[in-house]
Amino acid sequence: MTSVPNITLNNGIEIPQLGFGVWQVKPFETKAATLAAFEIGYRHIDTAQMYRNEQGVGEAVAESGLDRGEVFITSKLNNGYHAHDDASKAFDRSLEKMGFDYLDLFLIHWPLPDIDVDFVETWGALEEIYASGRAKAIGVSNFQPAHLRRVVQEGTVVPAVNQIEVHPFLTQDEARAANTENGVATEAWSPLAQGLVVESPEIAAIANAHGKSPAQVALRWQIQRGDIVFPKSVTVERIRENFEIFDFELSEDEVAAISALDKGHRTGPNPDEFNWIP
Ligand SMILES: NC(=O)C1=CN([C@@H]2O[C@H](COP(=O)(O)OP(=O)(O)OC[C@H]3O[C@@H](n4cnc5c(N)ncnc54)[C@H](OP(=O)(O)O)[C@@H]3O)[C@@H](O)[C@H]2O)C=CC1
Ligand SMILES: O=C1CO[C@H](CO)[C@@H](O)[C@@H]1O
Repeated sequence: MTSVPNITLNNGIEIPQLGFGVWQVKPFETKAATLAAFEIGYRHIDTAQMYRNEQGVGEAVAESGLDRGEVFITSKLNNGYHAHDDASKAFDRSLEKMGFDYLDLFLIHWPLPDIDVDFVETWGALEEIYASGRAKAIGVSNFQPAHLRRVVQEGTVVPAVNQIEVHPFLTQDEARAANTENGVATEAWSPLAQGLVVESPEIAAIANAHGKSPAQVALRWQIQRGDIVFPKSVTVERIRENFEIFDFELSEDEVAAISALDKGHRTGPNPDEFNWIP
């Protein structure tokens, strides 16, 4: 079976570099999709309170026959629960929904820079969750370099990861460099640019040269750049295809050619402007 490399986070915890993302997987489909991913060999699942499908992830873990320690599960604090006590209670509801006594990784989903609760207060709540052992690691998502610097300077625990949008059309050089400078691992969300990568003739040409698909080449590019990825699919063949990326290697020139496709194209919101509360 394919073996997925682990990345060691800044607190020593290991995370599989390839996982399975479940945004837009409908709650009633989540258990089956996650079980299919486990069957193929994925051991890392990325969910969020906002996705409303944590329960399905928990049910899949329970039914998979895998030990809790064999899987790495991430969830994220929903917008609207940034106040200290709200964050702590929301975290416990996640554990309850999933039937777990701990999460491997818990993130602040969005910094929400213009709402009246400062994300440094929210970070304090996550630090307490971490200290209690209920999360093995804590981190942030969609933090711009300025947001990250504040948490690093004003907090006690350095975030283990910053989960940001990264794909060949949005290479995020500045944000990735800020993560690295602070010892924070980059997790790349929407690694397939929500499917857009398959339409790129440049990626298709590289894929043809390797006998692989454009999606596999985009994911391989991210793996070779050292980022953590979790493509989403509800199609079993694609879930399998996205897992088969460890039997080929891109040359330095190919990595550079894919990086050159950057056009600053976001498929999701800009964190500087996103203050949405569901
Ligand atoms: N922190 C954050 O704010 C965010 C985090 N995320 C995380 O990142 C994960 C992945 O990002 P997501 O936005 O879902 O998008 P992806 O970049 O993973 O793309 C998913 C889309 O690509 C299609 N697809 C998947 N595999 C293939 C393939 N091999 N060939 C062709 N098409 C394919 C899927 O279709 P189909 O399902 O029909 O097969 C789906 O439409 C999310 O699930 C979530 O966990 C995402 C957005 C924001
Ligand atoms: O994870 C997510 C999925 O996409 C949503 C809409 O763009 C985001 O708000 C959210 O961060």
